[in-house]
Amino acid sequence: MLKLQHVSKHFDNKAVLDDISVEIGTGEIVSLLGPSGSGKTTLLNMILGLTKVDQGKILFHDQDLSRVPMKKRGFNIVFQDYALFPNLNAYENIVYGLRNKKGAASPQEVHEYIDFLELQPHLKKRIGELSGGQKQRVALARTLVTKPKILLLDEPLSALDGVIKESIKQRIKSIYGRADAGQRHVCGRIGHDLRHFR
Ligand SMILES: Nc1ncnc2c1ncn2[C@@H]1O[C@H](COP(=O)(O)OP(=O)(O)OP(=O)(O)O)[C@@H](O)[C@H]1O
Repeated sequence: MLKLQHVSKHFDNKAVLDDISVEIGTGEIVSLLGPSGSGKTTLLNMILGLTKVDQGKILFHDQDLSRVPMKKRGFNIVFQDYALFPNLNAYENIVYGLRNKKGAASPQEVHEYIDFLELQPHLKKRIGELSGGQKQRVALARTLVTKPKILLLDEPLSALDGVIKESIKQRIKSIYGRADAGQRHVCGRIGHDLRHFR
């Protein structure tokens, strides 16, 4: 269970998020809706641990996360701008986060994700040689293989077209959208692509 209790955030003395409270249960898939600039990315970054909470609390299974650094939270995100490493090829990007990481995907599972995301033909390409949709799938693979306890998605499917978009949604739902999902959760921000998630 993830709980946000009266969470607020200011940038330059301007309130971006004001007194947000929400509870997200195990296996629940939640979409954040709001106009551009309303603080959706900021909220995801606060859950991830990248951005500090000014007021209020974020709790995961009743543990206050305020003193838990990002690396120890066990959550992961697909960033809106992918944040891939341009000096590494697609495969190196995908497995980058696996070094010394307990509970992450096995080599066989990594290859299942690569196949499912149709990335096999692109593994040796540098990031600059990939299309927008290919980059987005690499970013998804890189995050999914770490098997995060909470999967945060910041407009993760916006560069993808119909068939693959649908199959990725179904796959994410099958991993994360169940009460027995091994205490995994997903929080997505909606953009154009998660509105049919539920
Ligand atoms: N590090 C920062 N420093 C100052 N202001 C920031 C910072 N990060 C975000 N903001 C501001 O906070 C507000 C919310 O930004 P955020 O990116 O969370 O919105 P969003 O809802 O995700 O927007 P979009 O849908 O356009 O991606 C914006 O006005 C933005 O300029």
